[in-house]
Amino acid sequence: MQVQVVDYTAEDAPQKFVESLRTTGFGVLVNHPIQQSLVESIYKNWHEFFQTEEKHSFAFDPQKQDGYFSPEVSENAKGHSKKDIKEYYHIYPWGRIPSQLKDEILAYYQSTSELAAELLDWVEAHSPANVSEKYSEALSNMIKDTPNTLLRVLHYPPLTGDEEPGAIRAAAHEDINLLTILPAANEPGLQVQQQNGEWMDVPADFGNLIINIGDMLQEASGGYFPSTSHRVINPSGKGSDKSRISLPLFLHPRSEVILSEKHTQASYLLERLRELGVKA
Ligand SMILES: O=C(O)CCC(=O)C(=O)O
Ligand SMILES: [Fe+2]
Repeated sequence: MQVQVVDYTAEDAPQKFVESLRTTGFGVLVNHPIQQSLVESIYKNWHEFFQTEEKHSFAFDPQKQDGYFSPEVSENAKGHSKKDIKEYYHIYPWGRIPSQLKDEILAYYQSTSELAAELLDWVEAHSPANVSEKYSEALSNMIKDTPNTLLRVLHYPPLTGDEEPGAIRAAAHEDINLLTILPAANEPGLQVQQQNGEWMDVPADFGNLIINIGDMLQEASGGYFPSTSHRVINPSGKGSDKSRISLPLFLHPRSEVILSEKHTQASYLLERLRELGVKA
């Protein structure tokens, strides 16, 4: 099955959306409540920020994981030796945020987190009984008052031709969290891996909202909801001269939330960050 583009206002939206998530790991919403003008303004303002030297004064804190990650420190996808061609900034409401950008990005964080809770209710309502009985609490409750949800502002710089051979903007990976909410970026490149191993473009018309499953929902659902591999490929032709900005919100439960018999949110995250090489 292909990733479905679902009208958020349609009566059967929850069912269609969850079916797409279950079969492909991804679902796409149109007519959703996230303001496109807000997204566009964030893309513009953060693109400008990434052009300044100011970013270096927000260098990431290895313990707290907030702040600016330069291309030199940015993660290797699990199992990959080449660094992705990207820099990014980690926003937490309790973390450091450049003051001129703070109100806008926190408004986005807040409104998207609210939509996320509704989407988790959709997932729960359309989980079969033998799956939902595994959830230690309601999925939307797992993220209530969580300090762990992470908003990442990503900048993939224009290509220079000096990139390490084989390096791409974001190597194939799975997300660690419950669900990821991602407005379509200003440039193409996002692909998802299908069950047959082939890569397919995610429908990313400007204005679409892309949602994908992360490892924590896969863990909590006993594998019913698949965390599928995705990547961002390099542009060719004219697109090579352009920056690409994207804005994934990674929904994380509170630290003590039980995901499975083996893991809480905290134990699971620690295991994955060590694998990524961004935590000792
Ligand atoms: O930039 C994108 O479109 C996707 C980024 C992504 O998959 C990630 O940061 O986990
Ligand atoms: Fe991702």
